[in-house]
Amino acid sequence: MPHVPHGLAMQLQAYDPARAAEPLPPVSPEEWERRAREVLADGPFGYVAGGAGAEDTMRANRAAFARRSLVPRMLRDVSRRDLGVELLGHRLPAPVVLAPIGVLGILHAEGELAPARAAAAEGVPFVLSTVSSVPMEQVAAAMDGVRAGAPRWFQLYPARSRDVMASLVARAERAGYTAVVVTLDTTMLGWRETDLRNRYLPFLQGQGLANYLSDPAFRALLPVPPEQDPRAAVQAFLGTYVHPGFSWDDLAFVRASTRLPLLLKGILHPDDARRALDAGVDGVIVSNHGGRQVDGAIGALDALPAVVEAVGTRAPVLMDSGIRRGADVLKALALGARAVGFGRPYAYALAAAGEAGVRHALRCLLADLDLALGLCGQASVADVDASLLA
Ligand SMILES: Cc1cc2nc3c(=O)[nH]c(=O)nc-3n(C[C@H](O)[C@H](O)[C@H](O)COP(=O)(O)O)c2cc1C
Ligand SMILES: CCCCCCC(=O)C(=O)O
Repeated sequence: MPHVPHGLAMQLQAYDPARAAEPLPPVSPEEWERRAREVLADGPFGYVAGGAGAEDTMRANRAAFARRSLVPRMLRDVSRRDLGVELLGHRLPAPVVLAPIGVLGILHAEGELAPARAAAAEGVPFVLSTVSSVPMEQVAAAMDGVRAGAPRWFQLYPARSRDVMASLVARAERAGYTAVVVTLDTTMLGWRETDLRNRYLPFLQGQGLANYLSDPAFRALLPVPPEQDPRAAVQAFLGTYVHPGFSWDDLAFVRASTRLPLLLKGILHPDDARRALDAGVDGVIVSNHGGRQVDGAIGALDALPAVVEAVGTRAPVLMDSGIRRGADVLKALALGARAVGFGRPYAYALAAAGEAGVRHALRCLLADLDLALGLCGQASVADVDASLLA
């Protein structure tokens, strides 16, 4: 298992006088966002940065972290620290995954290949979106090039065509993805005012369709190959992607279509979490999609405790939406999350500095987490619980 960067080592690197002439890459998510703003056109930048409606839920995500405080404990030996966690039968170097972010080709020429390689180098799972710019097999091969069997999960968007869903999942299994994450909160696109104002939706230009266009079951739905009629392919994609009818019955179909662990992303209500477990899923991800879907929805961290209570010891609960720094990860763990999804900050780092940027942003998060853990008097993330919170 790769060694997680020690917080102190990252600090010494930054403070090293011998490297004073080298430009220091951003060390905060806000700096990455500013850099991304400088290099991206309004459309792609707004697509990443924007949320639904008045963006109240985006703010609620951060407010939920700000409302909670850590209470550090002293005089405990924290000279050896362990960020590792057990998740779905695997030991991970840290309680962090790169959250699925679609259509990364709008941010960087390498698209998903760059963050996938960065994640592989750190041993952190990369969750590949259904709507990626690069087919899943190429992403898997790029990860294996860095580290054979580097951890990767496939995120599945519900589709009206069960054949397409089954085919995507079967391809993911063959390409070595070790879990399937079904995202439930985006069966239609939320009301995203920034994108509407910018008249920007990359899928309409055919971006983000690599998995679909390379899929035999999807291609079978088309009257002519997408190479001959790309616009018809986009229409067919929208026709199958938008699926407000997706139900527990459809989920049972997905469950039956794979032996891989299945996680449901977008759970906010404890009753949905209970039902998910009854339906045979292996984990839930508390998320409001970074405030991009239902404006006015509960902040993800606020939703976490009730879901954790409902799930109990039956399965791991993960969360995303608002994770920016090490202390955020600790707060989520203290409220019962097993791991968290890191989202927008890595997308900004990708736009500004490609693979190296994503890797650095990830290492900064882990270094910050390592220091926050130790300074709170905890030697292991596995021991973090609610007693760490005020
Ligand atoms: C530009 C963008 C695209 C996203 N695409 C997907 C996607 O394809 N599938 C998915 O499940 N979630 C997607 N998400 C949601 C993320 O997985 C995650 O829930 C969200 O980014 C968390 O919020 P945060 O980044 O503000 O922390 C996307 C988020 C952003 C910002
Ligand atoms: C019409 C396809 C929409 C995919 C949505 C990608 C995503 O999750 C997001 O933008 O958020």
